[in-house]
Amino acid sequence: MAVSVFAPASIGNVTVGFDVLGLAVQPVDGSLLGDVVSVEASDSDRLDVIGNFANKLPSEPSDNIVWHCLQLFNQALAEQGHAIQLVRLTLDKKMPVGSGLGSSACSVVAALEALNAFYDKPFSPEQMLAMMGQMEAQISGSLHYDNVAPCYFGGLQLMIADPAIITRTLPSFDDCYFVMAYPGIEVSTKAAREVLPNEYSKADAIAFGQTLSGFVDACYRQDKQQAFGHFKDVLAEPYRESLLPGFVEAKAHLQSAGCLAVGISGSGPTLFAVTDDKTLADNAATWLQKNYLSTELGFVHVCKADTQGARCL
Ligand SMILES: Nc1ncnc2c1ncn2[C@@H]1O[C@H](COP(=O)(O)OP(=O)(O)O)[C@@H](O)[C@H]1O
Ligand SMILES: N[C@@H](CCOP(=O)(O)O)C(=O)O
Repeated sequence: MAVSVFAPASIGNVTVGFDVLGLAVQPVDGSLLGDVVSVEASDSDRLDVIGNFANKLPSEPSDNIVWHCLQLFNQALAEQGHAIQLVRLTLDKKMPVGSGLGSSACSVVAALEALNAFYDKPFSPEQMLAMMGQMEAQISGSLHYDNVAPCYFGGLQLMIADPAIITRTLPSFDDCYFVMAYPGIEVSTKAAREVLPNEYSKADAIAFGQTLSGFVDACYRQDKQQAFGHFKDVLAEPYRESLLPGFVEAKAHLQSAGCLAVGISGSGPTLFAVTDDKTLADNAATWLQKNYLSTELGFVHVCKADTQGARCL
């Protein structure tokens, strides 16, 4: 019998936590913003790719990260002495690539979780997350869990330096709307990491620590004023803005319209705006649709935090 797993889009960094903070999101209209991977028994290992963004992926299935997930999973099974079955994987690629929505994380998480479900869960969530991180690192050139962790566990995730824990769930702002606008152009995560400096000033280090700790404290006290009143990224946004046509203007407009916060989702080009007012969220979505999208592939979704993470369909 086939097992299908959906893995949701996520906002990497959430502005104040470069590489250490991530939030899973789901559209309020109930549409599935994320990838789906199905696994079924077969007489040979194979990968089929379908979906709106299938043609944006490498044409060779063996270059698809989902294929690498299968190799890694089989290797882990073998190390634990499990019998390996031949499988047909189907990736429904609903997510644009190089979008800042954690597209590769969606494929990685959906693939590994579908395989784990197919085999009746031989691996613990901690073992699964470590494999997911390894796959994400392979594709983006560096180990960061801020997409795979929220995509897998759901909600707002804070990465912890302890490798035995990796991530902790923070209380999220569940009455907030996150308006996600993907303009329809590609920005590779690898390239957007290469524009960042290798070293930062003492002032930036202090500002980063203070902003992130203030945000975490505000999450526990559910204090939106504090969380979003000092919502500033000194590590990535200043260096990445120039990669995102219209971002600076859109941010200024949305802030003056009353949004609590505006930032780059992951490494962009998706922009996210935060508000707890549904009318303002809808107005922001309409404005972004008209003013931030630059190709017919672009889209805007009004989302809320997705607290479920990866799930069997
Ligand atoms: N299943 C997959 N999903 C997304 N990207 C994939 C997949 N398989 C291979 N890739 C490649 O991995 C790279 C992902 O780029 P990246 O900028 O990290 O995307 P994103 O930021 O959207 O996760 C692209 O070069 C893409 O062709
Ligand atoms: N912390 C990473 C997040 C990348 O997210 P993506 O959705 O753009 O892959 C970074 O900022 O580089």
